Amino acid sequence: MLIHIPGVLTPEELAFCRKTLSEADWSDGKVTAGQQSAKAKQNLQVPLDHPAHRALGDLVLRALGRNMLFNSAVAPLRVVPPLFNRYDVGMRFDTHVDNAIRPIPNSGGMRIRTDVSSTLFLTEPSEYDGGELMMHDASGTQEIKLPAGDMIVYDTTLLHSVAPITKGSRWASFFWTQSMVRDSARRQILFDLDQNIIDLRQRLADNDPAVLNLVNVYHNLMRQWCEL
Ligand SMILES: O=C(O)CCC(=O)C(=O)O
Ligand SMILES: [Fe+2]
Repeated sequence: MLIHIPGVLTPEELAFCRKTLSEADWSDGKVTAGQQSAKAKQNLQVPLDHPAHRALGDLVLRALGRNMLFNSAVAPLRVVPPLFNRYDVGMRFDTHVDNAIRPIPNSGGMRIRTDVSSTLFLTEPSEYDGGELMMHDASGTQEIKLPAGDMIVYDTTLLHSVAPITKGSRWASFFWTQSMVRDSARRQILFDLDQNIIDLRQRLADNDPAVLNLVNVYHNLMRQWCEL
């Protein structure tokens, strides 16, 4: 699963994020990395106790809540509070694994299983050179660089990296989600079915028997596959 979700943030939200981040403190990104990824990671992050972390994190969570494509593709159960990172010239994140289990800060010990990773781009591709998010699998490497306000979601099972920045600065929000549907193939089937039902509802009608039956199939599959 590798899905591009355009326009997650409105232009006003994006401008607010950028202004707040331009005034924020930044610290070494290694603080939230696992043992292997700490060695590969060279970037900056807004510290977890900085007011901007909470305010912007809530803004991103609200944007996710209203995003039909995110909800259809990811079937989220829990999202860790979004983090904010920045790569200046020379910074990078070499190929690494994201930890399978992550604590939710200030939650009294709650943890999530990381099924889906997301990067929400906050700077335009024209503002930096390098900085592609690279997905590595047996078929090769895929490079991703999206407009500001757009997001990529991908299975956390994938090895990935961020190419070194050679000009400018790349800002993003990134976070992990535990899905109600652990299995990536099942998530993809539900997503495909949901997207086609949305298409059919527009071409037929909500109470067309074929539409009703497919909506029923969708919910019956959810009953079979969702863990809450
Ligand atoms: O900056 C990104 O797009 C990805 C960050 C990342 O892979 C991580 O923090 O584990
Ligand atoms: Fe990562």
